[in-house]
This record gives sequence, structure tokens and C-alpha cells, in this order.
Amino acid sequence: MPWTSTNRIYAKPSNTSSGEAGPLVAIGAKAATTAAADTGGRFELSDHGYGKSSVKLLHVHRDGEYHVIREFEVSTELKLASESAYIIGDNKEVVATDSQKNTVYLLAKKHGIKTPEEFGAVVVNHFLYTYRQVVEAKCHIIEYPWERLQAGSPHNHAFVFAPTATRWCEVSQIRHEAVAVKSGLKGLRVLKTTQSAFVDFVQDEYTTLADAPERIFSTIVEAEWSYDNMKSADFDNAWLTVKDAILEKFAGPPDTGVYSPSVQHTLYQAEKTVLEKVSEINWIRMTMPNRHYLNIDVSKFPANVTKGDPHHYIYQPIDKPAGLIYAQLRRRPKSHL
Ligand SMILES: O=c1[nH]c(=O)c2[nH]c(=O)[nH]c2[nH]1
Repeated sequence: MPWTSTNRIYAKPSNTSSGEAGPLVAIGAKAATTAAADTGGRFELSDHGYGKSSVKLLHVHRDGEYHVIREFEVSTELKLASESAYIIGDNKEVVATDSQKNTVYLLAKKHGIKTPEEFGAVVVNHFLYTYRQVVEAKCHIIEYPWERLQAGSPHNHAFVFAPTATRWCEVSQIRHEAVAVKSGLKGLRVLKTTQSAFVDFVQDEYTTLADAPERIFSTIVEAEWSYDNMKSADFDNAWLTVKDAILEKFAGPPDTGVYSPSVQHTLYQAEKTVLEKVSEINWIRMTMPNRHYLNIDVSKFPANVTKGDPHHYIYQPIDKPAGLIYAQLRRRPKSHL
């Protein structure tokens, strides 16, 4: 799976007996020549990696009668210094994807799972410092949205699936570098029936859209962000703060709402709120597809059939196409003036 790794966050972990890798340069150099030799110099492997996808895992923490659950899909990926498995079919340095799956279960049993981000760091650290042939390890985790059942008061051990939004994270580490963590949410679908407009846009020979001073606003929000300092980050709190900031800037106060002049502006407001509220986040990127709900044009029908109860408004939901609107907001580097 094509992960992109970005900011390296905390200092590299302390060495373990098997972790340091002086000979890696030699192994890497040998590997680089393997493909070239096999193809007479015509081709080279420009990327490779392998792992186990979607290892499903339920973690139950039992503290007397009070139980806490978190359910995940964990994917692992390793990059080896050697290309030999690909080029000449030599598996002697290959940590089997089946072993990677087992490792996920065993690390969860050993360390528990406080947050997906911290568990991801445990997983990538383990692979890098157990196997000297691994040059890069990645872990992608999706969390299933279980919530404690409220039966008058919070239930000790029963939960309800509440898929408001899906939480995910990507943790990666290159040997001798710090862990990089990216967190995200997806599938946050929202709609409001007023306090949304889109007017004063370009009018030219390509334009048919009329100014809409009043319209439905609906979107399915995706957001991803990265942390400045993994050690001081409160990942659960950050995720909830991002979700709440998006909902607050989309919806506004319950009685009056908040006016949106465009999807672009609402998206920016949400990102700004996140950077103001969560100091550990150094950038956030959000995507808000504009899911259109069209007014039904009844003007061509006779008045006697279009006349109805003025409380009823009927719109046509449109799946495709959707507007695609995104932006990334980051902190400016501090000026040294
Ligand atoms: O909020 C919006 N932004 C746009 O850029 C756009 N374009 C469009 O057709 N409708 C909208 N709505």
C-alpha cells in the first residue's frame, strides 16, 4: 500500500543488541547491484515493500467489572535492504507476512493498546530493532468506532457501534531516523439545511449556476494531520478535538447555526481552529467534497400541481459529480528576527 511518510517526530529509539546495522550499507550496495546484474543493467527496482494487510484485532482491557475495548485493523509493511527475494527468489531474509501478523497480536498482548499511534510506534520499533535487514517499517491502523453504551449511566462492558467517523493513523520509521506519525479521520458525513450560500463567483459564458444565497450544505469530511512532537502528543484528545472543531465550524450554535459563504471558507475555519486548539499538530489537510442537493425546478409544471404545503421543500440528492475542495494549513516557521 502506498504510504507517504512525512515529518520525523521523536528521537530514534535506543539501540538494542540486534538493532545497530553497520553492515547494512554493504547489504544495500549488494542488493542494488542484484537487479542490475540480473537485467544486464536495463532495470532497477525503484521501490519495494511487503507486509500483512488488515490484521483484525479486538483489545479488551479488563479492570474488575469495568472493561475498555478498542477494535482495529492493523496493516504492516517492511522494506528490506536486500532485493534478493524479488530478483533471485532468495527468502532467507524475509520475515514472513504471517509472522508479521503474529507479531501484531503478540505485541498487543505484551503492551496493550493505549492509542493506535503509540501501538503503531511499538510495532515499527519492534521490526526495525529485531531484524537488522529491515530498513523501513510502516504500520497503518484503522479503528472501529465503538462507544460505551449509555443505559442511564455508562455501561461496564457493553458497547454500541457509532460510525460517526473512522479514525486512522500511519506510523513509519526509517532506520536511524525518528518515528513519523500521521493521524486522520474519514467518513464524517454532515448536512445542514440553511446558513449556507455560494454567491458572487465568476460569471462568464461557461456559467449556468445561479447565485445561491440559501442552499443545502452537505459533505463527507476527510482530514489528516501530523504531530510536531510525538512524545508530548495526546492522540485521543487531538482526534476528538479535530472532529469537534470540524462539527463546530460546520454547524455553529444549535439555535442559530453559523453562516458559510462557501465550502472553502468553512474548511479553512475548521483547520484554523484545530491549529489554535492543538499545539502538537503542525499541519492539517482537509478534504470536503460538496455533495449537491439540487432544488427541484417546478417552474415548468402547472400551478395547480406545484402548489403544496409551504413547509415542504424537496431536493434532489446528487451522488456524482461532487465539488472537490481541499486545503492544507500549516504553522509558519517561527521568525528569528
Ligand atoms: O462552496 C462552494 N464552492 C465552490 O467552489 C463551488 N462551485 C460550485 O459550483 N458550487 C460551489 N460551492
